[in-house]
Amino acid sequence: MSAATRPVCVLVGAPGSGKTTVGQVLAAELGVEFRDTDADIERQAGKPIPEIFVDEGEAHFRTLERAAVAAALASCDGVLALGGGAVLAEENRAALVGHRVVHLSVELTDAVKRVGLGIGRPLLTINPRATLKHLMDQRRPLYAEVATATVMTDGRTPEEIAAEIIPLLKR
Ligand SMILES: Nc1ncnc2c1ncn2[C@@H]1O[C@H](COP(=O)(O)OP(=O)(O)O)[C@@H](O)[C@H]1O
Ligand SMILES: O=C(O)C1=C[C@@H](OP(=O)(O)O)[C@@H](O)[C@H](O)C1
Ligand SMILES: [Mg+2]
Repeated sequence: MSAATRPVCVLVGAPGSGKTTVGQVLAAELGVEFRDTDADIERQAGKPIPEIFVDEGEAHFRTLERAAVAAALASCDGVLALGGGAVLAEENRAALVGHRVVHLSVELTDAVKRVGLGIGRPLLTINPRATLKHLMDQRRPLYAEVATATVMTDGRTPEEIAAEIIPLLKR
């Protein structure tokens, strides 16, 4: 039997922290697979996340997300980006224990600039700035709880951020 597969790194953080973008850069630099639980969910559901929220609601999305997180942690041996709200579920936080989890931190100003009008992010389509502030205040302790390292992203390029993460993976 082969040894259990583990991601080299799991990325968590607020919407707009750059998990998907930095994750792709990091995976390319390392020459490993990139996985994103949001993409896994969309592929399995056969529709984009905003449609899942409209058709089945957030609770159903969170159920799909818990299954996607468990499956990805068990099968990804590259860089794994989670959705920004994955840490809300105690089940997901427990599943992250023992993994190398990098929190991409971002302040409100940069996060707002990056998510723009919130297109593609159903939670942010109404008043993105206020909603993002609320989400970030609620989730900050949860990102800190699961993270084994935190990397600041404000005012930095995805390449600079990936370059800071790589040496952390050798420890
Ligand atoms: N460090 C960065 N600097 C500037 N823009 C960024 C940075 N990281 C990501 N972005 C941009 O911000 C938006 C959100 O990035 P994304 O990777 O989807 O974030 P997340 O997956 O954390 O929600 C994208 O348009 C992306 O190009
Ligand atoms: O913060 C959230 O609750 C969500 C973040 C999104 O992912 P990103 O953090 O990659 O934008 C996506 O999972 C969904 O729209 C819900
Ligand atoms: Mg993303």
